Amino acid sequence: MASAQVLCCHFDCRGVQVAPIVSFPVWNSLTTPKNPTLRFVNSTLMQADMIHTSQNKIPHVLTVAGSDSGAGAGIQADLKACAARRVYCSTVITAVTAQNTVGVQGVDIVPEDFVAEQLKSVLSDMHVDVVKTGMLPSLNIVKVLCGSLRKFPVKALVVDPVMISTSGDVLSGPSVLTGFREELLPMADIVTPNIKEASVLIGDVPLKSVSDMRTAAKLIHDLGPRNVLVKGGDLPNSSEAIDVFFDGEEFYELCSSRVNTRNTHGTGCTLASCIAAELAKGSSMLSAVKIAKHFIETALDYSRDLIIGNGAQGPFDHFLALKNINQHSCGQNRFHPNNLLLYAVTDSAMNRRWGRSIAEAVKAAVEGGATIVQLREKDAETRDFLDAAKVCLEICRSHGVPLLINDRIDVALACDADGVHIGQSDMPTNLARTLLGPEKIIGVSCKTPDQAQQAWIDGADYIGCGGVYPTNTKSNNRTIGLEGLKEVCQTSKLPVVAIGGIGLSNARTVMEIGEPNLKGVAVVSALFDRECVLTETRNLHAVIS
Ligand SMILES: Cc1ncc(COP(=O)(O)OP(=O)(O)O)c(N)n1
Ligand SMILES: Cc1ncsc1CCOP(=O)(O)O
Ligand SMILES: [Mg+2]
Repeated sequence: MASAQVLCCHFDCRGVQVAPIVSFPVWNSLTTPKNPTLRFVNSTLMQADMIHTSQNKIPHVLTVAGSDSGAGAGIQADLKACAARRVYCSTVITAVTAQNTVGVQGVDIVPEDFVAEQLKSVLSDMHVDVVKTGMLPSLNIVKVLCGSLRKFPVKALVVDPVMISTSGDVLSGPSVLTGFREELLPMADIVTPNIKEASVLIGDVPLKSVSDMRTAAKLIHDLGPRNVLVKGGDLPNSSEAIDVFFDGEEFYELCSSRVNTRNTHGTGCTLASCIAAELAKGSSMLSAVKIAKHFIETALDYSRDLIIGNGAQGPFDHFLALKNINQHSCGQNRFHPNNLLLYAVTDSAMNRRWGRSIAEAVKAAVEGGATIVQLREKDAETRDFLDAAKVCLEICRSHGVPLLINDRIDVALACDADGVHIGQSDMPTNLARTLLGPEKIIGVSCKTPDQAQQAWIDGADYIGCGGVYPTNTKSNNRTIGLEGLKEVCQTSKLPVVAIGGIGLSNARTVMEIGEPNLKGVAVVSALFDRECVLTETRNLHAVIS
């Protein structure tokens, strides 16, 4: 691959008296500043321009595309991609498709006058930075769009020349091709054909290799767009997805690993929208393309096992969040008080003493019957803690056991743990809830009924109550005894787990205090300051079950 270079691109549409780039520091250096007031003909709009060039302006992409009822591609993918990339996205709908993971069952084209009306509504009112196009189902719609772009110039035009859906259905006919070639592509800052579309654009010449893709990129560039990205995802016999980027001077081969998944519906729309989003934020073209490719690769990898629909090609998850909902339940079911029964709390010093890693200790605990695990790694470096947490998370998830992080909300967020356990001097519970969102589990240490009441108000899920008995594991920790535990249990609206000095010899006594919301015991040394964690956990489990 050629080495990176600073691109000197002009992101404005061709043949137009272009807008200045007054509010884009990055692009300022890449474009020719012109008088801002030349931009719009009417004075109301000039005023709007003044307002929008303030520092609070939000990067804005307008997508001109078709709706996909299955929401994997089209307008819906564009909206999700822009939201995921933190860019505002407005929409002009060119067609409504009845579509799912099997294919396209129907297409209803929006009359061109109404496409024009939508374009005018958005472009005359909002400050659009970048226009991205998808399905343009008729020549007249292409013409209407080009006319609108001449009237309301934007800083960049990203053209995804959608002609055939991923399921093989034709989304725009041959007349549109003329519109692409003659009007739209000459205005484009980048065009992003896949192999089939590139082949159609250059006159139905089949592309079989990266070398063919380069040739096609050059020929498409000759049609007028400033940059061309020929996407090689569909190239047969390749273990990598190689895209060819051509800026008119240099070729770049952008490689990413081919993700083995059926969930690729909407990758083209998403890629083009991501490019548009990054351009709207001020990226150079090459870095916008690279960021977009990386985003797709990550999202596909994350979504590789999602099951949405019965067809051959499923949508993927732009927000990298759905998998967790599936895997370990959410909402009402995400945490069950019975999870507290045998609560294993790790201690790095103890594991070190016994020569085992955190992951080995956690594996033994869950195999021995621990029903929830907390990583309490007081002296670990953040990076090491995070790495260990990721490994432990996999172990716990494979056993259906929730994994919580002690104290460190940042680590919990970074590894997407199931929740946290926090004390009275850690992050306030209400703030932790805001940071972690409604789905994560939050446990709070409480010694008194007042603290338990406050934890409930602040959105905790359970209470850790102790130390019940004296312990060497936590210094300066007041012991509250069985009486203190009872008092908290009797007033707490949340389930309670007892902690502190609990082990084989006294666990049953604790559980037998007769408080219905005492759901289990949390133990550190009784499991981890022992030679065999597996055996100790099994034995303790037997005592309290
Ligand atoms: C289940 C459970 N209960 C109580 C604690 C103690 O938490 P905290 O008071 O924040 O003290 P540290 O563990 O941070 O020293 C706990 N960790 N787990
Ligand atoms: C973290 C914590 N919080 C209250 S007591 C305690 C330590 C419990 O450790 P052990 O189970 O070894 O007594
Ligand atoms: Mg703490």
